[in-house]
Amino acid sequence: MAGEAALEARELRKSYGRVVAVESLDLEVAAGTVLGFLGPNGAGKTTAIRMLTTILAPDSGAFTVAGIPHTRPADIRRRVGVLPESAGYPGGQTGEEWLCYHAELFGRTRADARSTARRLLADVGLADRGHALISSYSRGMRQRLGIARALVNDPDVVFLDEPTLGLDPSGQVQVLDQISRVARQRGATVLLSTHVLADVEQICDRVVILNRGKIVAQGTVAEVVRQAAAPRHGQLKIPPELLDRALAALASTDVLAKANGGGRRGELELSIPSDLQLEVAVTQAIGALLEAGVPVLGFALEGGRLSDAFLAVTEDV
Ligand SMILES: Nc1ncnc2c1ncn2[C@@H]1O[C@H](COP(=O)(O)OP(=O)(O)OP(=O)(O)O)[C@@H](O)[C@H]1O
Repeated sequence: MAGEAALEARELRKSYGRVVAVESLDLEVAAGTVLGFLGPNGAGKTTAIRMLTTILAPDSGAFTVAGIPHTRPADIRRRVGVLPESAGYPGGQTGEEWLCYHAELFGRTRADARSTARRLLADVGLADRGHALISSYSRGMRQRLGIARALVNDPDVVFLDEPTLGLDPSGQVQVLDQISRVARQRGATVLLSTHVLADVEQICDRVVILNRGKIVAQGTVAEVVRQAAAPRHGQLKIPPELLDRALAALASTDVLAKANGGGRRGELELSIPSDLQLEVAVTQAIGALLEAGVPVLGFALEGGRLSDAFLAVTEDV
């Protein structure tokens, strides 16, 4: 099914009284994608997820999940898995009992539910804790159990709202690993809402950034970074004794250069004007130096991270 849209939304809108939480959401997510769903607090991510999982009815607009129109919410619910923002877990049940219960809710027989629960517990690294009470689980184990629960119905689309929130670094790695595996092994589409941009850079194929209920950037991580936060500063290292020659050569380009620390270490700082393409700027600067017989001993661009792009497209005007 790869290539087909697993999620499609057109002009989706939801207000709470006077607060417009989601203004006009248009989405098209190909099957098998791990989509990072980003935005500052209050951007509308949870509201959008609640609509797409049929918990909240949109005020207007339309969407499909796994090809099913939003007018058939019961059918959509059978095809999605959800890890909500603040999932509650019954401490008095074991992990296996809880997963069995949910599998049975989806119509599995007792025996089938039990084997599904055991398989999922193994998938999320909890095989040896299935018979322990959930109250004895760490936060990371609960999140992994929550992901297992989101998979009991073998969903086409999995919605994860802040799955790594409050986890220590090793818990984060395990959960991210699990999410990647869900997509790669099951071919499921994953919508991952998170504030942890490093997580997104690590596992997402594409990102959508929401701000005040509207999409302000979308594409692959590289595309979003290029559009919103192409690097504009860089550092060059040259032999210190060739400093004057280097500055004269760079003065003939559109790139602005100045020596750091009086130039004693041969370090130059470059600024690239915003109307100059990055590739053109780099080619001009390095070309001019080489032509002037100045060897380039080091070169690095600053910025160009998803966090820069995020800040650029979500900062308040
Ligand atoms: N039940 C509600 N009643 C009234 N306003 C709400 C309700 N739920 C959300 N809102 C408002 O709608 C807007 C979007 O909230 P939402 O929770 O969807 O954002 P979010 O991007 O998920 O935020 P966060 O990252 O903080 O979880 C915010 O202004 C929020 O205050």
